[in-house]
Amino acid sequence: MGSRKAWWRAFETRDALASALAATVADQLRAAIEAKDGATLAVSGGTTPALFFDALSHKDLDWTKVVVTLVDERFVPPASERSNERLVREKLLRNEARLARFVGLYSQAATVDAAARQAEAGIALLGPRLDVVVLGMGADGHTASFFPDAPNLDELTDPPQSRLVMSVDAPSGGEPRITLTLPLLVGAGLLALHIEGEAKKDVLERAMAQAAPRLPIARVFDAASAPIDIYWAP
Ligand SMILES: O=C(O)[C@H](O)[C@@H](O)[C@H](O)[C@H](O)COP(=O)(O)O
Repeated sequence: MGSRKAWWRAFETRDALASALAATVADQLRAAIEAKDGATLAVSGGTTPALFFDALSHKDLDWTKVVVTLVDERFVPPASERSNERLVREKLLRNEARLARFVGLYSQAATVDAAARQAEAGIALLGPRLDVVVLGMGADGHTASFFPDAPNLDELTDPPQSRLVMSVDAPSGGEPRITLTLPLLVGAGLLALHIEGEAKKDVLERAMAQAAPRLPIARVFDAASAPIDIYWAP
């Protein structure tokens, strides 16, 4: 705990990053399938993952044994342009990866909290540990839906938190959200952080240099027991 170690993997282009990250993730999924006949992968939404999703969707592995889920989701139906489920269905669950099973976080519940509890029941069935988690990061240092202004940020990022999935209603997040909590994310067999551009690199370097983990992304590094793989391209 508290090692704040990382492997920086810097690439000249975003395409090169996408193919390297896809190769690593595919290898990890194959290893999990080999070891226990099934694999789980949690991916982030937003704009960054599209090239990576495309590269991964072409990987040759037994996708029928892979469950794909989300690190976090906006509380909007899958038809919305803002839906991470929509992004994953359109960009990742195609080509070879069309055979994967998808477990989403959104449901048409009356409240975002009820939807989070429903999502938690589905996530709990995936087992105590995810095989692969790929995080993104915003320029404000948020990751997953751990926004700096989330009223429940301390709960979401509490290392002994027993909840696997929680709702978040942060002013900077736009709509309310549903997110996996910190212990589930940092317990993954492979934890990668995918960021692009100089601005995010600066934010991350500053976050990692902080003595106290103020920015949400720094809390992830502090809680991770193994070094996090940072995939970066300009
Ligand atoms: O649904 C989401 O918004 C995310 O999962 C979120 O944590 C994302 O990874 C960052 O906001 C980075 O987003 P961009 O890739 O769009 O910069």
